Amino acid sequence: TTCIILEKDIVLHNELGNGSFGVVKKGEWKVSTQPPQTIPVAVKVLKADAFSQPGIYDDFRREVEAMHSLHHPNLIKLHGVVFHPLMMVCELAPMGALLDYIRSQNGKVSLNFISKWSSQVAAGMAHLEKNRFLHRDLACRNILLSTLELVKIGDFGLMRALPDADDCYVMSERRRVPFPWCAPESLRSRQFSHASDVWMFAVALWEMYTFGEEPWIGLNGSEILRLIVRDGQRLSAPNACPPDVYMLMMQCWDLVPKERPTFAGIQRYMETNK
Ligand SMILES: Nc1nccn2c1c(-c1ccc(Oc3ccccc3)cc1)nc2[C@H]1C[C@H](O)C1
Repeated sequence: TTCIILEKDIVLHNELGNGSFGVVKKGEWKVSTQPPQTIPVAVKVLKADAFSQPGIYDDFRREVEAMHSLHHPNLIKLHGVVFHPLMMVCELAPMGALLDYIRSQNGKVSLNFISKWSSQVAAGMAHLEKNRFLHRDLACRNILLSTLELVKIGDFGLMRALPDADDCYVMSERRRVPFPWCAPESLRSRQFSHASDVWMFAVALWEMYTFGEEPWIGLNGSEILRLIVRDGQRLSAPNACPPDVYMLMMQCWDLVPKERPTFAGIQRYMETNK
């Protein structure tokens, strides 16, 4: 079961950034082992308004149990939760969000790194897929850098754990909704699946190969949906993107969810095309 951590065992330090659903701070966790040891952690302090509706705690606890049971080198480890205030105590990724790193390099990111990061994200997502766990919000902002050689996916399942008040977070304006990353079926009828995670994965790849551009910049959800569904448009091939990677992206952006590759298939493809 999930480790319930006492507030007294967490020391909070500087802010690391604004993640989804709350602010993230660097912290230290005094683990009550013998002898007691202190480990560096990242603490996501969840916004109270996410817990407005009744029964949210039970849903949250169930989701956190599931998150806690997922272990993979390319997934941020959830150590436990503190209740009141609600905080998720997680593995620290010292180099922060991949998107911030890529943007800070002004287009000078080696394609070898991008290819390595892509296959690590595919491996982490294949682990979620194998465990029948949906991410629902995969994007470069939710991929974290432990080292330049190792990326980890964060926030998996959080969208489900903390649905918006009207539980269709995709349509709610209150939170920055990930329209440009969403599969059409998620935008249209809030359907989420491994196939919609695969769609989002390809958008995250597009972000990496454009060195951090915003997908469908300036367009709102309905304009994006029309371009994709009515006009058959897709994000254009980034200049730095190898042709076979763009072909993979286009397969992940198939309008028909079951025509898209699985993460198991994507991982195999990336292993062989290293
Ligand atoms: N773990 C981290 N290390 C360093 C910087 N970080 C981390 C997280 C972060 C992401 C997710 C999270 O909560 C989870 C993790 C796994 C599954 C569900 C929720 C906690 C911290 N967020 C950040 C920074 C990058 C973003 O701007 C705020």
